[in-house]
Amino acid sequence: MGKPPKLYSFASTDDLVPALRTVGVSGGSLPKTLAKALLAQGDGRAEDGVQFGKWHVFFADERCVPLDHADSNYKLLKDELLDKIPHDLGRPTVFPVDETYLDDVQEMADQYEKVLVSSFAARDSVKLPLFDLLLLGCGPDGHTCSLFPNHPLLRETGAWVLPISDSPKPPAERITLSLPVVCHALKIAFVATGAGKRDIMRKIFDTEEGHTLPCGLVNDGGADKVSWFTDNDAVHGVGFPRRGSL
Ligand SMILES: O=C1O[C@H](COP(=O)(O)O)[C@@H](O)[C@H](O)[C@H]1O
Repeated sequence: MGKPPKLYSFASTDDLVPALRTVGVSGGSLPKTLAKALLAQGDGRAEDGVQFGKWHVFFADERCVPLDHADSNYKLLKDELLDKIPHDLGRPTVFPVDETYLDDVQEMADQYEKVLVSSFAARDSVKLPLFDLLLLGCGPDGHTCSLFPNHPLLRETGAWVLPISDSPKPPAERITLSLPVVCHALKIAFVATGAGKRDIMRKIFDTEEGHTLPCGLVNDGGADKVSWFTDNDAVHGVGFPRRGSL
């Protein structure tokens, strides 16, 4: 096993948000926390130094629903962050999935992989796309992206983007980055907040079983590139050594 992951812990979500500055994103609870990190409270101004116009934003996973559907990770990011970015700060270039393929999850995965190939191949003519940063969530069962515990997709090494038709968390049909693509990123940051994440945090960090969960596999596969940003509610009772600040 390589170097262990770094586990940062802050007093609350509000205390941890200044630590998050750049992207490559999941859905779930993450976009809201990210928006708090990047948009100053109250006056709608962005924090100094955030150059949104330079960002290329891809989705670590997406559900097979229209982009304006309440379950869409794109819609979540749009509502929580993209639509709130002040105009003078530039617009990120965002790469949502192609809605044409909603009826065919394999085709949707293949098309999104083509998007990655055209965006990354020139910059990184190797076998895997190289994300500067992946900002990932952690489900209460230890899933991340749409990679679920004990699912055969965890063993897929060929494709960059994978279809899943039997997600245990609805909706059943989704696409997701593969585990090798996730672990290849330059930096991987998990964001997990709230008491609802406490049990899974203990399992991931303090048990052998945790190493077999998708989040644990990223911890081990991404080694010292992986950091966790949590609040005290999420890590209450976790024995793994924490850092109070960056
Ligand atoms: O279904 C999903 O869940 C995970 C975790 O979400 P959270 O609300 O428990 O933080 C999320 O990271 C993923 O993108 C999403 O599709």
